[in-house]
Amino acid sequence: MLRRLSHYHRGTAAAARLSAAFRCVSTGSLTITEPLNFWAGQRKPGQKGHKEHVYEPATGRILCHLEPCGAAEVNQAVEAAKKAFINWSKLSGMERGRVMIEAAHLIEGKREEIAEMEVVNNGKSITEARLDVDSARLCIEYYAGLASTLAGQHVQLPGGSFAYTCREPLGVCAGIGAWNYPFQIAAWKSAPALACGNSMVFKPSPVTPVTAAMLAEIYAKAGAPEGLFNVVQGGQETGSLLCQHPDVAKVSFTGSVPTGRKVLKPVTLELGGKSPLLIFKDSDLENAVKGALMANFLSQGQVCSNGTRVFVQRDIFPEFVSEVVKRTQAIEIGDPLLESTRMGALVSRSHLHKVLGFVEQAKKEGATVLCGGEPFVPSHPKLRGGFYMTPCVLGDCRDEMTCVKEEIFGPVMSVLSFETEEEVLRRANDTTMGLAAGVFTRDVRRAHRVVEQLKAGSCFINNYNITPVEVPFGGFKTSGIGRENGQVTLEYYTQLKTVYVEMGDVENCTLD
Ligand SMILES: NC(=O)c1ccc[n+]([C@@H]2O[C@H](COP(=O)([O-])OP(=O)(O)OC[C@H]3O[C@@H](n4cnc5c(N)ncnc54)[C@H](O)[C@@H]3O)[C@@H](O)[C@H]2O)c1
Ligand SMILES: O=CCc1c[nH]cn1
Repeated sequence: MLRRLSHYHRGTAAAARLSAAFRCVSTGSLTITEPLNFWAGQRKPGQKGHKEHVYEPATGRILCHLEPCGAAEVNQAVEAAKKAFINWSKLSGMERGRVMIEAAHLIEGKREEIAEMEVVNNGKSITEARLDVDSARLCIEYYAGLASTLAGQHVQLPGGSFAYTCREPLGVCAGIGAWNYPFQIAAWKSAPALACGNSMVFKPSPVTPVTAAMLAEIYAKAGAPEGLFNVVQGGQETGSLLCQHPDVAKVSFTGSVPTGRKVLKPVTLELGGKSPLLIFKDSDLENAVKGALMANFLSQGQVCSNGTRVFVQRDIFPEFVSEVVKRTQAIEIGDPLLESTRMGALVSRSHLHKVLGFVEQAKKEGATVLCGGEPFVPSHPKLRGGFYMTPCVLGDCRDEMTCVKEEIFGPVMSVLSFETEEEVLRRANDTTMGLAAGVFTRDVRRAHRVVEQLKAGSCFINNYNITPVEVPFGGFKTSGIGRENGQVTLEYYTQLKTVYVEMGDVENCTLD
């Protein structure tokens, strides 16, 4: 059965039929021609005469063209969001929640279509892309439920007077996304913002512009007022115009530490990391190995919270490393739209070269490549131009090496051995970043003792890289400001108003 994809052209109907029974697209067959900007309820062109290539990472071919937004277009999107805010912010939480629940239902119905678009534009495997779409839907459902729970405090004062506080929306919020979870990031930012009564202008990464526009259409179809969720496409210039716009009240940014530093305003910053994973000798080895793979190779290693510094206690180091290397070598790399694929393509050619450059640098600094770290060319001719590499495990690493210090943002794990708990904690915390950390041990007291001392915003005990939307996610130190997900995020999209209510007469101390 082939479902209709209104805005997308398949290469040939036959090509699509060749793919899995429920598959709408096959790798290398899709061209997108619809505009990718969206405001005031419609897809819109960007600046006249400006076009940038957008690639399909699995094949290296051009998937579509992006028309970046300049000042005029950013203004129009912000104006649309300002209009939408007027009525949306006056709705009750229940009313807002209803629209959001409808959006979540629509996402459920389009799960496969959205996941396929994510694969075609990002290169990650279809298996992971489906989970990203589920996370987006769950996040919207979660905040739809919380919308009606927004409340303040009642403070009793002498003489029957009282004060109360209430949470008020901020206005037009800007969302800026990275390319590693394009649809999910758009949902993680818009869901709490809209639940609190704000409107949003979202700018995805120019590398992965496709699915944010789909989310905009979904919100519109769910009954959101025109202009509630808008998408402006472009890179640094567009992002900067949006963040600097005088009518934007708050920016929530996901991206790298250097870019995050340039964004000023009340912000939520979700930035990069170089997170440690500590494996003690009393760990369940099977789970620890699986955890290390989860911590390094999901989304081709392009996950901000990855535990790329894997510290293993010396007694189990050889056994652990040999098992990790064996399992890493068994990871199925290839066409991300195939069910059997576990590792797809990296997001772009330049990023692939950057990641391979880190492997070369590691070798120069004395690390040993235990497996992977090479460009990979799949056997199917259509995938030969794609951006693939073999997942890499680096041994003989030292704490001062570039591969251990810097975020690589690709499938490269560094393994390091340690002797004592005290030593590994010192080394784990010896970084300017602090997004996540993990510990594997069977000793529950050790687990909590270690986690208490780890300087990281999200800590995992006996698992890694799971992100339920009900719990907050975000970093310490340079890895960020604020949190995404969980109840606390409502505070980042509202401001607290205090109202003093006098129930008696005014006692005027300026008169006698
Ligand atoms: N902490 C998290 O939750 C999280 C999640 C995903 C990715 N990341 C991080 O994101 C990085 C990878 O993503 P990337 O390469 O897209 O990051 P990036 O910083 O290059 O770009 C992120 C976004 O910022 C925009 N941008 C660039 N300059 C700007 C400016 N001056 N003003 C406003 N916006 C601007 C980009 O166009 C893009 O949309 C990694 O460091 C990764 O760890 C963090
Ligand atoms: O890449 C970092 C973790 C994440 C997943 N979705 C959004 N952020």
